[in-house]
This record gives sequence, C-alpha cells and structure tokens, in this order.
Amino acid sequence: MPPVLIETNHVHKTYRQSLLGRSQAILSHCCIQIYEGESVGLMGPSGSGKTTLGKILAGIERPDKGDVSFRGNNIHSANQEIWSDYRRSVQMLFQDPQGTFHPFRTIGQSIECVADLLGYSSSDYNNCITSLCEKVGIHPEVLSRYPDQISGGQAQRLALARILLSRPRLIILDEPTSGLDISVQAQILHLLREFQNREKIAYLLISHDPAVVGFLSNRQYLIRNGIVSEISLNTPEVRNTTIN
Ligand SMILES: Nc1ncnc2c1ncn2[C@@H]1O[C@H](COP(=O)(O)OP(=O)(O)OP(=O)(O)O)[C@@H](O)[C@H]1O
Repeated sequence: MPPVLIETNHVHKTYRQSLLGRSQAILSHCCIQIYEGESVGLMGPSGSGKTTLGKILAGIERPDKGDVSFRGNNIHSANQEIWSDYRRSVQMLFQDPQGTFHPFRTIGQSIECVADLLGYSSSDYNNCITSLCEKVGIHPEVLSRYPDQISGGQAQRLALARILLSRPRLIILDEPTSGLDISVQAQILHLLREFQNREKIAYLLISHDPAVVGFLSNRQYLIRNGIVSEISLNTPEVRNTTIN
C-alpha cells in the first residue's frame, strides 16, 4: 500500500445561510484518506459539499473543526516550508477553466505569470511550456489567444498545463467535463486517465456521474447529509443512479 498523501481528520464545516439565518452543517466528522498516486472519486447530490471538501483539501477553505494532514503534517499548524510544499503539491482544476484565465491577457501571458511566481527562469519556462503543451495535446500557437478565443476543451487542457507547472502530487478535479459536449468530454477523460497512469499523480475526481467516476477512479466516496462514506460503485443503489 502506498503512503497516505493527504487526509482529513474529523473535519467539520458550517456555512451561515445569511446574516441572520441559521447555520447549515455541510461536513460533519469527515475523515477521508488519499494515498500517493491513487485516483479517488467523490460523488454526492448537488449542494452536498463536494466542492467545499475539495477546497478544504486544497487549502482554499478552512474547516471550522478538525484538520487536514499532508504527508503526515497538519497543514493548519505547518511552518512556511511545509505549507509552501503543500500548496504547490495540491492543485485544483475548476469547473469553469475559461474564467480562471485573465480576460485581457493572452493564455500564454497568464500561464507565464504563474511560472514567474513559481520561480521559473525564462529559459526554463520556454523549455517546459512546449513539452507541457505536447502533454495536454495543445498546439503552442493557442497560447497567443485570449480566453474568449478558445473552446471549453482547450481551456480545460490549458488549465491542466498551468497546474502541471507546479509539479503537483494531487489534482482535485471539480466536474472537469461539465459543460463540454460529449466527444470533448471523452477526449478530456482519456487525457486525464492516460496522464494519471503515466505520471502517478493522485486525483480526487468530483462528479455526479457514476460512469465518469468509474472510468477515472479506483475508489469512491459519497457525501450525503454532511456524512462522507466510502462506497462501492457496484452496489445497485449507486450503479442505477445519476446523483444530482
Ligand atoms: N462561501 C459560501 N458561503 C455560504 N454558503 C456556501 C458557500 N460555499 C458553498 N456554500 C453552500 O454550501 C453548500 C455546499 O456547496 P458545494 O459547492 O460544496 O456543493 P457541491 O456538492 O459541490 O454542489 P454542486 O454539485 O452543485 O457543485 C451549498 O448549499 C452552497 O450553497
């Protein structure tokens, strides 16, 4: 069994619905583990807290109670060195990648900004971006376009290339094919699967669709009413439902 890469320990998260409104518990005593290099699915009805859990694992949201450990270190009490390694190693690919590129910069300029922040020299970046484009199946010419000049599938590939600059160990894929038409969905899912097989990067795949989750993950969790449990896709309850 490979070592645990990241885990949540009795994580609890509540959102207040409005200034005077009641609080709603989204996650309660959530304990999950993701091992190095494995691909895990996360399913659940709409609004059940899948993205919230993804953001907590990525360090974008903080739990109210409980903690997250990355390679055995509690990230909420980590020193700067561990925190930086964790933030670089755990990346999230969002549902609407087009919206994550700066609207008035070319895609290449947006990606280069991230490379600057990561400390790439311009020659390292130039060497790296060509091979990243090849890995995600994008012609480098597309880098000179603006976000409104690329398709949804191209945006997803380019967002993945940008993430790969930081050499992640876990990518949280939040509905990575929603909004794409069927043939592009299949291309992106095959790209993600080939990539995972080759590079052994761990995935947390968030999806409503058992077929997508079954295609891309070996182990699955389900969130319902704030409770996260490990499930098998082979149970009739899950097999026969699209959870939405
Ligand atoms: N920042 C926030 N402030 C208040 N409520 C929030 C916030 N973020 C999410 N929520 C609420 O928390 C609940 C869970 O949201 P979340 O986006 O995690 O669900 P989800 O399972 O990913 O949903 P979907 O499948 O529809 O994307 C929802 O009721 C949502 O409205």
